[in-house]
Amino acid sequence: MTTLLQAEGLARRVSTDRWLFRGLNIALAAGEQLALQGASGVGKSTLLNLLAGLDQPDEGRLLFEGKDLKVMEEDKRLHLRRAAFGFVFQAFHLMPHLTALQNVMVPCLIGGLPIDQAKERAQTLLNALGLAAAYEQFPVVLSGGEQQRVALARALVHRPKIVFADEPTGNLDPITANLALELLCRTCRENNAALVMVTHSEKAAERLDRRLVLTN
Ligand SMILES: Nc1ncnc2c1ncn2[C@@H]1O[C@H](COP(=O)(O)OP(=O)(O)OP(=O)(O)O)[C@@H](O)[C@H]1O
Repeated sequence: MTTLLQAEGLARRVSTDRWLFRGLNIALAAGEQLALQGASGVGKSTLLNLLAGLDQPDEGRLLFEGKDLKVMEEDKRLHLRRAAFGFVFQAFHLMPHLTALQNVMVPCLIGGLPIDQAKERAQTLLNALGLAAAYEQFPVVLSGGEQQRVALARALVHRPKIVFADEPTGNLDPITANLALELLCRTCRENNAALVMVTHSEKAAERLDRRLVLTN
């Protein structure tokens, strides 16, 4: 199996004498699904952000398809992140001036997909997530759970090689959470996309291939 994402000796220091983690090695193959678990405040979101290249580690390096993200030119890194990465943040980060449908279409349009294809893909995902009636709604009128599902659709729509998700079902009732998780895992498997998911749910973690439990 080829390694898609490799973290070597990753460390995050939060004060002079406090490290959240240090010397962390992770290798993730294409299509592999990893759950990040551990108590609140242990550093899961911090690690996810480092793995996604959204933040720089205090030590160590991150390779994507064998290339060190840090030494990559900025425009190449940006292009890679847009094309190959999908994100579901805890705070959703939807664009307030765009409708739900437009928000989901954005990654496809940035990637150069024709507008009708982007629309079709976005609609298919929104429908699967029970949001067929919300296409034209702006984020401000959507509930937390609805926004979270729009964010999930946006993370998958451009068929990234890897999806980073921070508690992607945290705001959903058990039935909707199950539906969203099912869609996330299935879509990643269909596209041979890797998945790194922070979760407090044992049931959610059990669906994935591997788990990494952070402790103090
Ligand atoms: N740059 C930083 N400077 C200082 N402290 C930080 C920094 N980044 C993270 N921390 C601290 O590190 C700890 C881990 O935070 P993080 O959000 O990664 O935890 P978590 O495991 O995801 O928690 P939760 O499950 O509650 O979301 C927290 O105490 C946070 O305040």
